[in-house]
Amino acid sequence: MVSADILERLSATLAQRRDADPSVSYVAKLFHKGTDAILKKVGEEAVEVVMAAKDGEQLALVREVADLWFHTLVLLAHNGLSHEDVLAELARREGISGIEEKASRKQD
Ligand SMILES: N=c1c2ncn([C@@H]3O[C@H](COP(=O)(O)OP(=O)(O)OP(=O)(O)O)[C@@H](O)[C@H]3O)c2ncn1[C@@H]1O[C@H](COP(=O)(O)O)[C@@H](O)[C@H]1O
Repeated sequence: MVSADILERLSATLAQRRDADPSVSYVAKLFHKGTDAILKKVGEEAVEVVMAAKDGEQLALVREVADLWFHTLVLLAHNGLSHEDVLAELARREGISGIEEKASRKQD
């Protein structure tokens, strides 16, 4: 089984890319282009996930979800956040029932 440590390593790499030369790194180039370019990639990858799911190709679906996860991690890093913030939110939700979750969301 692949370890979730990949998220830790990827997160560290993304942080390093903030100061990297945009000409030699895909991520550094995306950071350099800014928020709109990152959001465009997230939107494109989300659409590709939907198309892969509709096609019923499991390998394609996994690859497109990996692209989507990757680009959302770039988006989080660009906003000073990481996978840890999302995991903390999921853990918070695990501790409350569906009814409480709905009430909590309404208050946000
Ligand atoms: N996990 C990924 C990863 N997943 C997808 N991609 C890139 O995301 C892009 C996906 O976009 P598309 O499928 O639309 O392909 P494309 O047409 O080439 O994309 P565009 O150039 O049009 O944006 C491709 O260029 C992929 O190479 C990734 N690029 C990098 N990583 C990780 O990020 C690390 C740092 O990458 P660099 O910054 O390139 O060193 C790497 O070591 C990897 O671990």
